[in-house]
Amino acid sequence: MDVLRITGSQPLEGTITASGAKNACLPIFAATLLTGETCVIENAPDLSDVRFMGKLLEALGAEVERPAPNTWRITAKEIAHRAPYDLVRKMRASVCLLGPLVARMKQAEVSLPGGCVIGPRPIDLHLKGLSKLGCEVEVKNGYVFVDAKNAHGGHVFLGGRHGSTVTGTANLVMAAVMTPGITRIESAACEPEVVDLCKMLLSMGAKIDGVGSHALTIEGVERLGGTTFRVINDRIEAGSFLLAAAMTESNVRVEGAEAEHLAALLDKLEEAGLDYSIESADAIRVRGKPGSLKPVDIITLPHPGYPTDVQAQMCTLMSMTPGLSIITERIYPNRFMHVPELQRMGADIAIEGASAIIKGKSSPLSGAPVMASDLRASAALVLAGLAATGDTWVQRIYHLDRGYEKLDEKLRGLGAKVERLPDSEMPKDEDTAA
Ligand SMILES: CC(=O)N[C@H]1[C@@H](OP(=O)(O)OP(=O)(O)OC[C@H]2O[C@@H](n3ccc(=O)[nH]c3=O)[C@H](O)[C@@H]2O)O[C@H](CO)[C@@H](O)[C@@H]1O
Ligand SMILES: C=C(OP(=O)(O)O)C(=O)O
Repeated sequence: MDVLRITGSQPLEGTITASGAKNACLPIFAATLLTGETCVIENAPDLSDVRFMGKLLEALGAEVERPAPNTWRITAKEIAHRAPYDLVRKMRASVCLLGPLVARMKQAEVSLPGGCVIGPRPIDLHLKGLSKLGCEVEVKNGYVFVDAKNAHGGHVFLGGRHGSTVTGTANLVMAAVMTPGITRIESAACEPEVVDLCKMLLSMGAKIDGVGSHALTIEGVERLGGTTFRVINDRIEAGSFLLAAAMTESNVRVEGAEAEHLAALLDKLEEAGLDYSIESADAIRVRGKPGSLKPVDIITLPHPGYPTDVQAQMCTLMSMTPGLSIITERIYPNRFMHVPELQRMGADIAIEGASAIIKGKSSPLSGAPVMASDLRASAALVLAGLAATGDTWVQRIYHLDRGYEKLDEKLRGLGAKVERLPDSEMPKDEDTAA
């Protein structure tokens, strides 16, 4: 297994580019099952999750080619309707297969995805939505069985305790685009990744009104055709880069950063006093200055609110910004696995309920061996390492590789000292003992 060694406190400078969005690409890959014609997906990030989704489609019978590292050609002429546990358990987003299988095959057997360290991730809203479309839905032996032969349009309210559901909306839209009749989805998620999926479906011939809003109206069509579609850039990756520049007090241009998709984060960065400018529709420059930031309070919310997927990285920034900051998680109340690791680097953070109470320090964090627990926690630790004094060793970076394309290489392009090494290179306790 590899680890990252980050030698911190190096000034960063230059341009860094966000890749295609994982959370747009995964449901878009699933949507290729809606047609027997070829779909070409461009700007797909080179990530383990995306390669894995490619394998899943292949296991279902699709012909999957990758003519270039970020381009995939998928033709799902004849497919099966069963996605087994062995494959599905490895990636939560494989639940997105449910909608296309219902629409195309009129039946689906998809294993329930496994648990997740960021908290419970039920799919009751996905299943409620399918029932409202006249599907017979049964959960048995760890699988969801859907019989959709009598499916029809319907009226679905997708609001849950924490707002709407992103992959639930994706599933329902994909199920409805080829289900006879009109489907109306209220309280639909409107994350940019959901919008991107809808645009892809429109390009295949789907009829969807209200794209980008919380109310979608879908008229089922008999068939969809192939398409060539470019995935949007990753707003979470871009946001992580903006935060990296802020915490290392560096002058960095982030490309693939669409201000329109980053409004809540940019608003908070402005409130914190960060000097940044929007240089074009997809490029933002940060001009970090020593000691210029003040603490801000954050509450994570569904889009267009502050995204939970950049909460951990903001915790890192606030832990090195003098003053008191409170970060509250409204999407995943237990998503604070990064906190004990940041504490090992010297951060002063207490968890109370769904909030992190952060006493930001004026002295830098200090490098330490730390353990990544999930994707965004890993990113938060890498960023902490960039700003800390000394060496930070981040273990279990397979989490990072799920969602950040070549992060170490990209950061080296800005002058960061980041090396990917076999874990046997990590210093043993006796080497580091004082
Ligand atoms: C692959 C992908 O796109 N992943 C993203 C997606 O996950 P995902 O689509 O799984 O997240 P959801 O939007 O479904 O979940 C939001 C909240 O609703 C709850 N809920 C969800 C579904 C349901 O049927 N019942 C229910 O109660 C969840 O437990 C959570 O508290 O959106 C999350 C919220 O922006 C992001 O953190 C993930 O990165
Ligand atoms: C939680 C995330 O992903 P997933 O839903 O694939 O676990 C994420 O992208 O931060």
